[in-house]
Amino acid sequence: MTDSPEVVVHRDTEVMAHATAARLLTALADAQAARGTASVVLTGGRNGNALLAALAASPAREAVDWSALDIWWGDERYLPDGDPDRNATQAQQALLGKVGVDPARVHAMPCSDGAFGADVAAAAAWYARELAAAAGPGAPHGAPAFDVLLLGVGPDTHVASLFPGHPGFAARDAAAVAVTAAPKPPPTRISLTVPAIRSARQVWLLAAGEDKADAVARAQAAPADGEVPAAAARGRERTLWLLDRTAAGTA
Ligand SMILES: O=C(O)[C@H](O)[C@@H](O)[C@H](O)[C@H](O)COP(=O)(O)O
Repeated sequence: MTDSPEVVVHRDTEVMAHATAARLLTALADAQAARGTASVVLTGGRNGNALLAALAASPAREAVDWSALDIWWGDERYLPDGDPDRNATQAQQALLGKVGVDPARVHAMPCSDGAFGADVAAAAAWYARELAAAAGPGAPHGAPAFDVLLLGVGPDTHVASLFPGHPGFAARDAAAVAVTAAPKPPPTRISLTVPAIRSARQVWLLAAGEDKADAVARAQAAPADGEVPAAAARGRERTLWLLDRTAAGTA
């Protein structure tokens, strides 16, 4: 576990999206060169989607063997399959439908009209089992050592669907948890837990805009085990904050 998160500040959100895309392509290509395969955890939200669009537009996108990449999500809005507000739908449109992914390696979180219906707890438990199967026996908390785990950051310091003071943030027993009555709509969600996030080799936190400056400052000042979700998001090898000037408070 790294103790000192690193911070990179970009001039604006467009530069941030393209620079992060270049950084991610390199990290995944390096992982594939070392291990033959790679894994990434995607995030929803404005910055997550801007990154996916920048990946799709990058002339270097084929540096990654998309068929040898496992794709997971940090959280999902528990909505019907294909709903435009699902993070998986947005990722499909922005990137996954444009590159040669292996559908068997695209690990979308369940939808509300799928096998589990309204039972979001059962849906989250299924995702936790998928993660544990990928992690293999003996992995702490049943979570894989993801190569790169991406997180947006909310103005309240939430990451994935882990909100401050909300029960999901305290969940430690499994890699995924059901979230109900979330303060950000829609209220029903599935999220990776803090231990699952911390099982990643690298955690990259993306934040842009003036409305994030306070959250970024609070998260960077809080202890890693505090009641501030973004501060608890640490990678085993690297924790990287990717900001624009306004979120960094340097504009
Ligand atoms: O469901 C969601 O929207 C995300 O999973 C959430 O965690 C998001 O990443 C942050 O709220 C930041 O979102 P923005 O980048 O849009 O501010």
